[in-house]
Amino acid sequence: MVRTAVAFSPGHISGYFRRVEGAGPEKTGSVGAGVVISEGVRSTVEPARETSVRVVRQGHVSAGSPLIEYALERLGVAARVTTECRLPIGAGFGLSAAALLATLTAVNHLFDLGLSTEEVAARAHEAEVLHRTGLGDVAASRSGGVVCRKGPGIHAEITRIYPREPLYAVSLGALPTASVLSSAEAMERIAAAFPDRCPRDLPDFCRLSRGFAEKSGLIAPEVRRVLEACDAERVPASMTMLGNGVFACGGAAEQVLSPFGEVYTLRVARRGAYLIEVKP
Ligand SMILES: Nc1ncnc2c1ncn2[C@@H]1O[C@H](COP(=O)(O)OP(=O)(O)O)[C@@H](O)[C@H]1O
Ligand SMILES: CC(C)(COP(=O)(O)O)[C@@H](O)C(=O)O
Repeated sequence: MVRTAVAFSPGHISGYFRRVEGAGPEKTGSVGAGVVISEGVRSTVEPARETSVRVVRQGHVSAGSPLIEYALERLGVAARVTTECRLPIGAGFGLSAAALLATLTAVNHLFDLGLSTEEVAARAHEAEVLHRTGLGDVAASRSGGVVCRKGPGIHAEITRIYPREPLYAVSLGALPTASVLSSAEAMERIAAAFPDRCPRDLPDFCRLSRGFAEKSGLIAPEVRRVLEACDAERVPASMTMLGNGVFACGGAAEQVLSPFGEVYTLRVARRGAYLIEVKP
């Protein structure tokens, strides 16, 4: 029987952020706030002569993930990797970071690399920053909660609160993170829109995020239509950063979002990436 390791990492919806440029990827990242969510990525790995990645979502399989291939090469290992997720990729659910954290957690155990969880996160963060697929998602998804990141990278001070009520989200499509992070103009608008405080609770998080989204200039017309429907019913809502999607909180949110697509009911995650099993 082939030795196999399986791990899971929660995703993360960023509500507002500001890029922080440091000397090297370790000190580069973002400050901001988001919600670590119960949905994420499950990764199954087994040793192989060459690395290959299969990405499975709703019965659809695609091949390759430059991000994961890079991270495994840096570790000097080769594995057959299968990632599985329910949420859409590239839609602002932090799945690139979750895929990295889940895969590296599994690989660490599969090959007995002896990396600490901090070292696993450092390598995932480096891959994210270099590929421009995220800035703060790895730091957030190392643990659970509604997070407020006060510095860049995985060693920064982060506060976490754990509300029990769910968050609801719909996706209207992808918004490649790299396209926004590579635009100097977008980065300037984003920096100017940043609300300089942490959220008190989930509704406060939604409101602070909405103020940021409005000022950032990132709201596409189809996202605007969903936000207007939420406003009409007084449902606090904002845009998933960075994706063409909306998250909303409160009892009425599910019904208001449902005409616009599949509504995901998301719990605030209680913990970060973890190993599920190693066999045999
Ligand atoms: N579940 C996954 N499995 C493997 N690679 C993934 C996964 N999710 C994202 N990625 C990688 O990250 C890239 C998308 O990054 P990004 O736009 O930041 O997505 P997200 O908003 O979901 O984090 C994909 O092209 C892919 O290379
Ligand atoms: C907003 C983003 C830069 C990207 O998030 P995603 O598109 O989910 O990968 C995030 O990493 C952050 O720093 O807050």
